[in-house]
Amino acid sequence: MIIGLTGGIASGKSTVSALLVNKGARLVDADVIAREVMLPGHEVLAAAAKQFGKEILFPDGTLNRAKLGEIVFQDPVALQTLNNLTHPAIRQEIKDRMYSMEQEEPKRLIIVDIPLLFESGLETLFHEIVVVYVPREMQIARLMERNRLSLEEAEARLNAQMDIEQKRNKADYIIDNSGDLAYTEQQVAVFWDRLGLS
Ligand SMILES: CC(C)(COP(=O)(O)OP(=O)(O)OC[C@H]1O[C@@H](n2cnc3c(N)ncnc32)[C@H](O)[C@@H]1O)[C@@H](O)C(=O)NCCC(=O)NCCS
Ligand SMILES: Nc1ncnc2c1ncn2[C@@H]1O[C@H](COP(=O)(O)OP(=O)(O)OP(=O)(O)O)[C@@H](O)[C@H]1O
Repeated sequence: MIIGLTGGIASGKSTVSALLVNKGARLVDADVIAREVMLPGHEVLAAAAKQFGKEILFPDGTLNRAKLGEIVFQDPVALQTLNNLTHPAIRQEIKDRMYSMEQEEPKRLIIVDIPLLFESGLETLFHEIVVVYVPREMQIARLMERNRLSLEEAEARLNAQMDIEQKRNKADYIIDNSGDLAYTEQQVAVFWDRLGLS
């Protein structure tokens, strides 16, 4: 069974993934893969530097994430250009990893954490899609605190994604992460039981 896990930025996908991994699931994390393709030596980083200029790199050749984030999250055209460079490689790597995990351990639950699952039209890869939900205001508050962003910067990042209410409507299953961690843990336990994995 392969489950797609998504939600909005800072809605708690990593928090829920970690709880599922604790219960015994295996995880493919699109954010980790997205970081790997932006490491020095990777052709995707080279293409991004060619497109956006050397200013997105530190002198040692590593990506200045804050700089690139500043450029793309306030310019939809630049964001689309970046997506066109990064997404094919990220998508391919996600598929390779989830299918090889499935071959290795066909009975174990595989969770694929993808922030942009709906935006990228990846629904058909999964048996079921779980959305980790919090209301928009809470998303903004948690994002501002975690990434030390201004309200304006946080809103720009949210606006680069599909609205969380729309994602909630598309979900097969919803985990509400707007309460405390214990409340989320309780829901993860119910979800796990429902899959018959206990
Ligand atoms: C622009 C970059 C350098 C900003 O890095 P930064 O460290 O500030 O953010 P980080 O990578 O941790 O992403 C945090 C969250 O931002 C959101 N986000 C990231 N990229 C995008 C995007 N292209 N479109 C919409 N939301 C995005 C996601 O919810 C993600 O979980 C980085 O996000 C990047 O390389 N993005 C392109 C690759 C990509 O699309 N990744 C997204 C998921 S696969
Ligand atoms: N139930 C909760 N109560 C309070 N804070 C929480 C809760 N769940 C998550 N957080 C905090 O909110 C922030 C966002 O959570 P998390 O990193 O899991 O979100 P995410 O969806 O994986 O984010 P991203 O889209 O950026 O990858 C973190 O700082 C986390 O510690």
